[in-house]
Amino acid sequence: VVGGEVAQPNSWPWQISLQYLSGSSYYHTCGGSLIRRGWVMTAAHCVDSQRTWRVVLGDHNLNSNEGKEQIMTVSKVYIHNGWNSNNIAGGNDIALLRLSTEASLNSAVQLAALPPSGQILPNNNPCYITGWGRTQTGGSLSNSLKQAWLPSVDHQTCSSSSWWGSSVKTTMVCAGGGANSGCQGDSGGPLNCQVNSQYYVHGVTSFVSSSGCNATRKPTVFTRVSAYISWMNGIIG
Ligand SMILES: CC(C)C[C@H](NC(=O)C(F)(F)F)C(=O)N[C@@H](C)C(=O)Nc1ccc(C(F)(F)F)cc1
Repeated sequence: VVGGEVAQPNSWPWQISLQYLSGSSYYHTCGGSLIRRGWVMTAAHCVDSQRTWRVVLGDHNLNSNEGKEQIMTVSKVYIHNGWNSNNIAGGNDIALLRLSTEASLNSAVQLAALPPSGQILPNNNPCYITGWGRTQTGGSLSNSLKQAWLPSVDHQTCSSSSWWGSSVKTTMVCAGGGANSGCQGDSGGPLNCQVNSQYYVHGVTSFVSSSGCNATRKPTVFTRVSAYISWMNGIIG
């Protein structure tokens, strides 16, 4: 997350850290959202390589044990059939992870609220992006979870020629476009949007400009969760 601030610990209790095993250590690579006690929603581009994954729930500082973490292994990865790793602009950048054990819900670990199928946010809806991703273009990951104010940008604006043009599809949500943005390492994490005084996860962090995370008129682009509710229900049951 570029800009914004360190979040109050566990104030986004559905946010997870997706980590992969390398040698004898695990490394943060992406975010995600806990949507059922045994299921995590993340981005397809995070998991389209063969690795040993684990999910950390209830985390704040990645490098210290604060006692609220729950560490889960992943028993199965479900990547959307329409995902093409050679074409991020094609969309469908969404995946579900089946956890090997069910999470215990408490003040630090809660389920995300998902929007109704098909719901489209108005322009400039209040939203926050959260994640442990780079804090500057080309910078390093954040040790602590960050949040940044990132109001939605409607499709008409986001797909206009001086913005993202045709790289943005209606199955995506845009947010930001100014000094604040997502950045590498935030992938798969939530765009948390306030609707009727409750936060819903409307986006799965997908891409930013290759010329810089917070490039002007290149908002962070998210998979639109409300376009994939029936796909998720079909898998989860
Ligand atoms: C691994 C990538 C597929 C996704 C990666 N995602 C992110 O960094 C994050 F965290 F914002 F989600 C990204 O945007 N990386 C930048 C460096 C990038 O490649 N951006 C990008 C590339 C191509 C296009 C397109 F589709 F327009 F060709 C758009 C953005």
